[in-house]
Amino acid sequence: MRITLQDVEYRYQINTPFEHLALHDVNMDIVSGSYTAIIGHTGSGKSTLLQHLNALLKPTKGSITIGDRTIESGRKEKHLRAIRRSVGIVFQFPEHQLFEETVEKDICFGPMNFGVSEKDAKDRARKALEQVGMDEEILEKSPFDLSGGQMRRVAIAGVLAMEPDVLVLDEPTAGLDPRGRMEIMDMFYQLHKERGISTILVTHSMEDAARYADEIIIMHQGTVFKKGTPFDIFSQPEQLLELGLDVPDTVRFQLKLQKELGVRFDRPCLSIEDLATEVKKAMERGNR
Ligand SMILES: Nc1ncnc2c1ncn2[C@@H]1O[C@H](COP(=O)(O)OP(=O)(O)OP(=O)(O)O)[C@@H](O)[C@H]1O
Repeated sequence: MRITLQDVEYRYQINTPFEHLALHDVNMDIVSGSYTAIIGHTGSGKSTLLQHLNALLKPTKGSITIGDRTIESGRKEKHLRAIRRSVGIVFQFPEHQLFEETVEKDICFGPMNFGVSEKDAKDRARKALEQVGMDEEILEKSPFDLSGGQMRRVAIAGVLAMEPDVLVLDEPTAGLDPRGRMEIMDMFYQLHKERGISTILVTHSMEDAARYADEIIIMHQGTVFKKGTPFDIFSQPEQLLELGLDVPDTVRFQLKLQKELGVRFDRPCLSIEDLATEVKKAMERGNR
């Protein structure tokens, strides 16, 4: 499902003394089946932007087209439910939204709210639990008896049970340990590859952006500063550092070698394996 934003502006508390321009002149085209990472400083507008992607917020100017439906400022939109069904958002700390007595009821809540029968919702709950790598024997447990990591997975299963075409992930691994982070990120990537789910990841992790995304969008002061492949984006690491953003550790290491030992690289390395190969080549060239 394709998502296009045209000249989007968003002002919080418009026409009040507290009015605040959070997004302006935002243009982007997220093609069907792609994996996009959105990065940017705190306050650059990432969360505001992602709430537009399933019409939780409507632009105060401009328009957003989600699949075959367009949301325009100042126009009443009748199809918000359909949009919300097809674009699933995993918010930061999604486990805070668990509320039912059992895991099964919690996962079934979303689908049943959108008209899926109880039987089908239960089938979906089993499938979604499997997708997040959990055993169905926890279906009867209270979500509040689970560990933090398990609660996170159950909350994600609740979003997957809606069978969305697009998944929007807002720092989905915040607060998890490195292993838990990697497992969750790999799980989303597998879903993206196997089921063709368009995935939009808001992250502060340059490693994740470099590893998973086809395209990276940098937000800065409420608008798109730059977009490109991870390779394009990390080809100019100084620009990112000047913006106060980070770069992957591999690129940081390249910069250090370049600065302190004069080692020249032709391109950014986005994995350890790639870095090892390029360091070896540079040493063979003898240009240190
Ligand atoms: N409810 C609100 N009312 C008024 N201003 C808001 C509101 N929510 C966010 N803002 C402001 O809008 C701007 C964009 O905020 P937003 O939360 O979208 O940024 P962000 O890039 O997601 O930041 P973070 O990385 O910290 O989540 C900021 O200046 C913020 O202070």
